[in-house]
Amino acid sequence: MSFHQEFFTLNNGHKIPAIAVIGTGTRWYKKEETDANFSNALVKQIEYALTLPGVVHIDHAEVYRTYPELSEALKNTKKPRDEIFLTDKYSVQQKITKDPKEGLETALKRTGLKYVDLYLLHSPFASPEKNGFTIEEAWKQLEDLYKEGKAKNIGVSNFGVTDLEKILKIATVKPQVNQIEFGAFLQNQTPGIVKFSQENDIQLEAYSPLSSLQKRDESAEAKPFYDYVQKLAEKYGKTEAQILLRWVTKRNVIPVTTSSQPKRIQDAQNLFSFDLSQEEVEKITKLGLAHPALRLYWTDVYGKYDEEAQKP
Ligand SMILES: NC(=O)C1=CN([C@@H]2O[C@H](COP(=O)(O)OP(=O)(O)OC[C@H]3O[C@@H](n4cnc5c(N)ncnc54)[C@H](OP(=O)(O)O)[C@@H]3O)[C@@H](O)[C@H]2O)C=CC1
Repeated sequence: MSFHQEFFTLNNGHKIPAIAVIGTGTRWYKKEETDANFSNALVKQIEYALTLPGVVHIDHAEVYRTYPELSEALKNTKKPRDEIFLTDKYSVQQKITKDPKEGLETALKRTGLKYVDLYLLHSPFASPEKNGFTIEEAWKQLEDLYKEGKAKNIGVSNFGVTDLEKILKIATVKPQVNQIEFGAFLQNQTPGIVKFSQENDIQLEAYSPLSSLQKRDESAEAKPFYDYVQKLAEKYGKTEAQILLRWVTKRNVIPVTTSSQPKRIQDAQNLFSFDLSQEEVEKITKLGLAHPALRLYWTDVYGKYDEEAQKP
């Protein structure tokens, strides 16, 4: 079978695979790391992803407590380092390591890698009282890690417009990426964030791109959306998940997905074997926007934006 992969170009000229096929958060997330909760299933799933053709994009974070599994899979793979794109995130919200520098040093030590491909501040919620640093100081540490070559690209996650403005004011290296929750039923995590990030050449990544399938809405109001996705799935001989992930990429956003099923990981890596027309993309956007916001993460801080989240 012929294999075709797509990449986006970041604002520093570097290429990034246009989909991350295995995130180690959500279904694999652990509250604490112990020998007893080591997940062989996760190791197998990462190892499987690493047998797929092309550059395999893995999404990791220190707060997921999955370094043991990630390290084991990286140790066992035959995939060359330059065909692995690894993202890691510093947990601002919950202190695990002292600061981003210590966070990344720990990540490199635990994985045995010399660099990560992308290092993100997991959230904007830093304060001197809680963290011992401001979000601007945290960003300066990421810039140092970038200049040292320990992170090939740097960025943020769950940042709203005002958070990004703070960083842009002091940055000598602009964030390359903002990873936010984004899907047909949540098209703006915070007001105006998609437009702002795209206008400022900050690549968006979408986590929970399949929330509409994870929490399928059986109501009559939602039927036109699901019927249309199903119709496109039949037209292209693809799964509904592939249609929705491809839609995300057509919005110039990188979907970050995961699965416990090898076939679904393979389907995600093979996403670029078909294309959606502009008209189809716009119709999914429109039908998705007609649905009330479906927000899975950071609801305590961002739930107040639910109404604005479903504005184009
Ligand atoms: N920066 C942040 O704050 C956050 C980052 N993330 C990152 O994003 C990654 C992905 O997030 P996640 O919400 O899991 O992404 P998705 O929306 O892609 O959901 C993946 C889940 O959907 C299920 N699924 C796949 N296809 C279907 C289908 N056709 N019908 C029903 N269910 C389906 C899978 O289940 P199955 O296993 O059965 O295939 C899997 O558990 C995380 O692992 C993490 O790395 C996530 C949350 C927050």
